[in-house]
Amino acid sequence: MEQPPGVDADGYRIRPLELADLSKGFCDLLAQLSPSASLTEEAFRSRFEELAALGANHLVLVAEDAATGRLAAAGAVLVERKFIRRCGSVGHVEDVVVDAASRGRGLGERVVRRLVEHARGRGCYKVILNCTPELRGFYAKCGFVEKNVQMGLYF
Ligand SMILES: CC(=O)SCCNC(=O)CCNC(=O)[C@H](O)C(C)(C)COP(=O)(O)OP(=O)(O)OC[C@H]1O[C@@H](n2cnc3c(N)ncnc32)[C@H](O)[C@@H]1OP(=O)(O)O
Repeated sequence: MEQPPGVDADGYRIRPLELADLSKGFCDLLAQLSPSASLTEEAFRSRFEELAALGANHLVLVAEDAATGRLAAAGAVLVERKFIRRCGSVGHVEDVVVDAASRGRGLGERVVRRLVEHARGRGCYKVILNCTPELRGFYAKCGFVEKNVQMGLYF
């Protein structure tokens, strides 16, 4: 079926997060990443504006089901400005999630590839991320290779 401009063959529109997305299931998606309470409109707006102030150095992408208006996936990339590598930049991919009902159709890979493209377009010399061992295969499909060790210190 022919889709409107910006909508892929599966009927998803991948685009930057908008304020209206709070009512399109953004919190339901985030809850599939990590147990988290729903955000109030005020908390969402405040964080949205804080991130918007970072301009193209922080991008949250969502995939909207063009037929229902609900969000089916999300992911973010942060561009870190460094002194090393001649003041180079590194992209950090974070919080990639596809709604359980939309998995296995290539949507996660499409979102990750768009985030990587964004980082590359901002001049990053690499893109990195942390994930569980079970996700090695998924990120390998997205073009990533295993490198180094992840360490964490939680408060
Ligand atoms: C940096 C981070 O954010 S890590 C956190 C990642 N997010 C989560 O764990 C949240 C829960 N999981 C999810 O949301 C989804 O399962 C995701 C995002 C991991 C994958 O999304 P999907 O849309 O289902 O993946 P998609 O269909 O694009 O898969 C692309 C390819 O990777 C493969 N793949 C997907 N998941 C896995 C997996 N867990 N292990 C191995 N291969 C996988 C698929 O089979 C597919 O391969 P193919 O092209 O040969 O068919």
